Amino acid sequence: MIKRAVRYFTSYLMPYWKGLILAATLVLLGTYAQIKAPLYLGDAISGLTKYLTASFTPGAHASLHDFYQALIGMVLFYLLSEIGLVLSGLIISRVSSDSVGEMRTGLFANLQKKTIRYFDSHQDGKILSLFTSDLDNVFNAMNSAVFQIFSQGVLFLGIIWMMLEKSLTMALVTMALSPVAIVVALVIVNQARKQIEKQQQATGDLNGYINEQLSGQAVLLAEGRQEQSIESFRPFNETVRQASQKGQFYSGLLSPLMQGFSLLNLAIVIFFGSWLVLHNGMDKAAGLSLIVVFVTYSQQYFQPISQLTAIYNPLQLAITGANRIRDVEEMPNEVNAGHLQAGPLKRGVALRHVDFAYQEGRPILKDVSIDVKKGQMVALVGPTGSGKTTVMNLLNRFYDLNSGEITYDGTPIKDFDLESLRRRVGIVLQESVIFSKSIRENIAFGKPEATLAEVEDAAKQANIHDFIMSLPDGYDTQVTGADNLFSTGQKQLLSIARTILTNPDLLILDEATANVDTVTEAKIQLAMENVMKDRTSFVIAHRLKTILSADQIVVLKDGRVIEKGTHEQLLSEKGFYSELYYNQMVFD
Ligand SMILES: Nc1ncnc2c1ncn2[C@@H]1O[C@H](COP(=O)(O)OP(=O)(O)OP(=O)(O)O)[C@@H](O)[C@H]1O
Repeated sequence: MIKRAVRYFTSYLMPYWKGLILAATLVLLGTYAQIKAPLYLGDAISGLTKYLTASFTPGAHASLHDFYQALIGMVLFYLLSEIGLVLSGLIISRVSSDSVGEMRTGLFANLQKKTIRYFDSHQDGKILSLFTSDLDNVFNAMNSAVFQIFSQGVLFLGIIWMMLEKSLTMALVTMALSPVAIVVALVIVNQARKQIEKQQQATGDLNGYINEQLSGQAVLLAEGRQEQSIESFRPFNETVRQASQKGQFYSGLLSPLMQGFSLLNLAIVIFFGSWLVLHNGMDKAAGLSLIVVFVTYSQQYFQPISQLTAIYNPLQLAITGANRIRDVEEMPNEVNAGHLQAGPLKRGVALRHVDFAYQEGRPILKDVSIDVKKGQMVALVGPTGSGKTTVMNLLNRFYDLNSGEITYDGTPIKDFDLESLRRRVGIVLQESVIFSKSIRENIAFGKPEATLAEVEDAAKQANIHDFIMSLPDGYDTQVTGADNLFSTGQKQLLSIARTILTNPDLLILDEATANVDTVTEAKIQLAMENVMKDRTSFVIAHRLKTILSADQIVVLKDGRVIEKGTHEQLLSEKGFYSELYYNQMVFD
């Protein structure tokens, strides 16, 4: 899991290797300066002690030269360390925001290649959270955690090296407490991680609940269930609150505890340092300098321990995030193995003995055969769940068949290049999709190069031109997701205009069942007649008028074609269709 995440990170970081090497060099320089500076502090103290001793010794020459020199050295080294660390931080934040930007584009581009099956089986919220929480976690880790591991790791090793160089005994004294501190830090971090996991789980459940309630707001209002909705919200929220409180408690504990260890260590270092100086008969200046140097190191020494343990959790989140993104990227893309270019339809489209299941073991379409000749209209009718939409999904190759074949002018559709096939097929869905663009761009969505005259002509055929012209900005009116500029019926008209403009050879139309006023209904009827004129079409028909005008009616039930023929033929067969017709039942 870690390897996989590391491979993901490195693939995006590799292009920035120059910047990363520069940042690493600056970190090394800065850290070197940071661990070298205390030695100058020690020299300054030694210089000052010598000066003070000489001042009180008659006849001795007292000079502050060494003191000033060491002080300047110390300031310069601290300054150098700051410059190195600030500059490397700048480079790292640039590299991480650039590479996470590329990860975002990579993920989005990858999603565009996924199959409809993927989108059907993953909630929108989950997909969106890849871009928000997962990529955010990756960014945080790249921006701080990875940088911290390197810089704090170097600092930690550097301090140990410097201490060992200076005095082995004092180095061991300074490090004596660290095993305890590390164990305590790991226990706390582990507890915090458990709480963070609980918090994430609880937040996911809470978001799911909010999502469901908001999307069902109309039903909630209609049934007067707002109070119950708020009541059910509370336990979800309470779980999030408790988990985040505990998580914060444990995360917040780390820093003060490490501070405590650092102070305790300070006392130990001063105590043993003084003991060493007093019992070893060390020179006063050298002894004081040694104590001051180790006091500084003992304080610096706990910083990497607390920082390195604190980044464990963000790092863990980033690894999980990177793996989730990789899971998506490694899922099968839409297969486009066909190389034939689909030309204008000449003869017709046919489904032959088609079997299909969305999930293994649960067949949806069974031995479905339908023939439609060029220019004909087939009306698919049948009870809800009988598989009408599924036939539509297969015609456009949203899914591949389990067995049988669908042919376009006699050639199996899987042999065509997908894009060329889909250019020949137009779809009008029941639920029309309107994008946050101008009306003109919305209509020209499938043919962006269309002229305004072409767009207007399509809108006229779809009976929506007059409405568009009644808007202050006409075709330039911007549609945003938030406003309800169009009614359901008008949205479908706009979607019909969009399809008319692309002039598809094969039309798949899911007739809207939404209740619209009679005027809009008549407009939709007329628009549908216009879009179907001289075109080969499959219509999931709900209105009797549409069914009556079909060249062929195909009745689906439980995924099988049970009847096929014209209205008159089916009535004379006195089967399922005629039963429905005479009982005046609706075909949906
Ligand atoms: N993406 C999917 N994944 C799994 N099963 C699905 C999927 N889409 C549809 N189904 C199942 O396939 C069956 C047929 O559904 P389909 O939407 O084709 O019926 P339909 O005749 O169009 O119904 P309706 O008139 O209600 O739209 C249903 O049992 C449905 O649950």
